Amino acid sequence: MSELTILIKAMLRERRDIAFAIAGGFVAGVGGVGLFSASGYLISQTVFAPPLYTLIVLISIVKLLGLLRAASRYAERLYSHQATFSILSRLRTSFFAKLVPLAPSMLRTRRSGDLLARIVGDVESLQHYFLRVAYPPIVLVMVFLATVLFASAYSIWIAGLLVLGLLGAAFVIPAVILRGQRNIRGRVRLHRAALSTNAAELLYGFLELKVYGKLDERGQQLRRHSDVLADEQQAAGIHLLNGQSLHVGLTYLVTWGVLVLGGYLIVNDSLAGVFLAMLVLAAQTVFEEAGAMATLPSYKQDSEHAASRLAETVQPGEALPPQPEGSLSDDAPPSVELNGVSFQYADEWRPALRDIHIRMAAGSKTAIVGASGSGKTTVLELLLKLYAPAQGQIRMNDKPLNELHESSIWKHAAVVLQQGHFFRGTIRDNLLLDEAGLSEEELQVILGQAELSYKKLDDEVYERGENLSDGEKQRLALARAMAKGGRLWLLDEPTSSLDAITEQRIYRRLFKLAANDTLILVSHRLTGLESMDQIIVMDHGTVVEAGTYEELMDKRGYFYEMKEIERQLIGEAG
Ligand SMILES: Nc1ncnc2c1ncn2[C@@H]1O[C@H](COP(=O)(O)OP(=O)(O)OP(=O)(O)O)[C@@H](O)[C@H]1O
Repeated sequence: MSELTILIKAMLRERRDIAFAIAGGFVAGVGGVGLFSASGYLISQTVFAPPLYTLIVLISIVKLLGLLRAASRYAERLYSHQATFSILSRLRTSFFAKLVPLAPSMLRTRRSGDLLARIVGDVESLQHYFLRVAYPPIVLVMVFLATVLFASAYSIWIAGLLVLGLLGAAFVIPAVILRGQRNIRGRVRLHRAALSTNAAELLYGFLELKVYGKLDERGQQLRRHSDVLADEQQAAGIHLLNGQSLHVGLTYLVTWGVLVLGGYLIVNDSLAGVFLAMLVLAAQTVFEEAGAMATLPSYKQDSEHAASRLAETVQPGEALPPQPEGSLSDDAPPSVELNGVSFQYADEWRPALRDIHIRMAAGSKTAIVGASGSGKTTVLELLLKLYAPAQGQIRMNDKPLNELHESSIWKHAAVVLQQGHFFRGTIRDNLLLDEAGLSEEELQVILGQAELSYKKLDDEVYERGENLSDGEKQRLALARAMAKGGRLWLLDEPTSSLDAITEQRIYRRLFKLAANDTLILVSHRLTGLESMDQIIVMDHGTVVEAGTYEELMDKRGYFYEMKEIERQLIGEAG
């Protein structure tokens, strides 16, 4: 329930607005009861043809109470919503701060459609906790007590009947509603999650599903999920309406009870007849004010469920340790060293890296090659501190990575990931993810260096770069890294979709740009590696060979064989 604790803390920080909202709600409630009681009394008094000034006073009181009720209701709404939005914004910020360090591991293991819908929906449902759960009962009890006190001045029996009615409205009806709703609400949540997951998969996999002829099948599946959800939502709505009807039933029962009891008391001379209409209308109004109690259980359950799911999403077990203060020096390329590093992804049965030893001197150029799945990308991910090694140590500039703040590494790194993300906007928006302060001309030159000179900075980029070819995406990602720059270049197969000639042209410029920087290039292709200071060959999570191009070729080992196979393939293709 840690999110509920955060919510309650956030509520306490808005105590001024909450106090005003409660005061407004109380005055509006009491004003409403007073308004209708005064009207009832006025109607009864007219029967006795009172003097004109009595009627004038009574009518003025009714008018004034009407005004007071409207003004205080406005104040209540204003302050309660002001408090709600502040609470919500505190909640979002606090949740987001907890989520950020978990994002790398979480987004890989959870279904994104479900996760996004859940997080947004859950945070939104927490707003109901204050508006519909926490503060209405306080106002209700205050208004009720005032009404009971008022009624007791005329008849202790009628006051007793109101108390009985209050117990029914505050405890019995919510308990009845809660009993039936547990299962219905659970099913709604389940089907909503299934619908959003399926909708996300259909949208992301639209092309594949179309090409493989599965679009109709998936579409029907989605429609079925949507129908089931609509049915469950209807059942939940009917259940809620039943609860509200029960409350209206109770209102009429108590109002009739007051009427009958009042009649009996009048016959027995225990109550003056002129007060009967006043007490009946007071009873009816106070129960109408209590209508929020019928929907309270549903909101309460929803908010508590949302809170526990949010707490579960950011459970501390998944969190990375707090970031240390150390940072890399600004003006020198870093040396990088991996000493006996092993790593295993969560829930995987075999390690992705085993006992890795690599040393890269400051300013050196290293290529990491090897079969698919051999752990090349994982090495880069560890260097970026997206994960921490299970064993061994990584050092940059002889400082252990776990003493360096992750943002200090990111600040110095120019990174191209295998599947970079592209945002909806323009080429310029996608080039400048940070405020690099480059002029339009400089940006256009960078586009040229990445062989994208035919693109204009204002050209549109669709969501996830849908209107760019794979090669264009890679070149834009390279241009983005060039625009950012850095003393440590981490490039994960940045040119795998490019033809060899374009690749060589871009590499020439890139290596010139990074001439004095440390550069690590993960590559499937083995051409163009002659100038590298070091080539690391990986297989099944281990380093099987390391050395310069000549050393590895002379050795006639794994790299040599890979190179021979590549030569034969190129020869055959030629
Ligand atoms: N997020 C992840 N969760 C679980 N296992 C993963 C994850 N990412 C990679 N792996 C596994 O770790 C191993 C190494 O993966 P990695 O991506 O480092 O290989 P790679 O050499 O870069 O492959 P490729 O050349 O195909 O990109 C693989 O067996 C892969 O299945």
